[in-house]
Amino acid sequence: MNSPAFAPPLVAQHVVKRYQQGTNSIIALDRVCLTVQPGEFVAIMGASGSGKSTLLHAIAGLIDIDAGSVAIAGQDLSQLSDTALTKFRRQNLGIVFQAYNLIPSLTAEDNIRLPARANKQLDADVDELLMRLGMSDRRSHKPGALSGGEQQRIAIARALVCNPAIVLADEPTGSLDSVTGTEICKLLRALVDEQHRSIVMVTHEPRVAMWADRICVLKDGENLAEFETDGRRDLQTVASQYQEVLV
Ligand SMILES: Nc1ncnc2c1ncn2[C@@H]1O[C@H](COP(=O)(O)OP(=O)(O)OP(=O)(O)O)[C@@H](O)[C@H]1O
Repeated sequence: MNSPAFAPPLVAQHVVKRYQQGTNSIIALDRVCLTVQPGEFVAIMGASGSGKSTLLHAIAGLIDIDAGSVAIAGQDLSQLSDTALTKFRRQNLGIVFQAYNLIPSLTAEDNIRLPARANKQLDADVDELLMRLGMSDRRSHKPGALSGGEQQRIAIARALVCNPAIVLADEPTGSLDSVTGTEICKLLRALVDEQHRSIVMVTHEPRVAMWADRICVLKDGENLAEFETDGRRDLQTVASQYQEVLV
């Protein structure tokens, strides 16, 4: 095992997750593996029910897994108590949801500051983040006074404020029109290219996945295939590669 200082941001090995529904046991993840290197942008794709969100929740330590392991920056999540896991998650994982999940009564700036305050990172550079995400002039607005794209920018800033080892994004453009969705994709891409961030993003749309470096396809809870995008952001190429692995 690598020492934590040099460990990849994410190593998920042979992850199994079962859900019990009455007498039925559903295998949502069946020995799924995923490693993400520093500065890598990985998209997880697959049909509805293939296990994408379950995998993201397992990586985030939001659900218990039945077998396998998830290590973030070298830390095996199963070794942490609930309290330690909550703290570790706050310090090492940034999570972006489709529905933004901002607190309506707080300004954009205070929403961003919230995880930093919980971590006692009082020196967090919120001004820089607001500027980087083009939101400086919206800092005093509450979420209800922001567009969907602006709310998602604030949610991304909130995910970055504690300088996490990895950012997890669950359908981050799912509530946005395609133009705004592309702006968010370009922003995520820039965070990887310019700041060497590591991102895992769940999406079912090739036009979103094409912004990643690598696409990992799940089918029925298993790793089906993986392919690299060639950096040209060519939708037709990515869409046809995705279709090819599905048939
Ligand atoms: N809390 C739960 N209880 C029971 N079964 C669940 C639960 N969550 C997910 N599942 C099942 O696990 C499987 C994987 O679900 P998951 O939500 O991870 O798929 P997905 O690929 O993210 O789907 P979608 O694209 O529709 O969001 C599905 O069969 C789903 O019905």
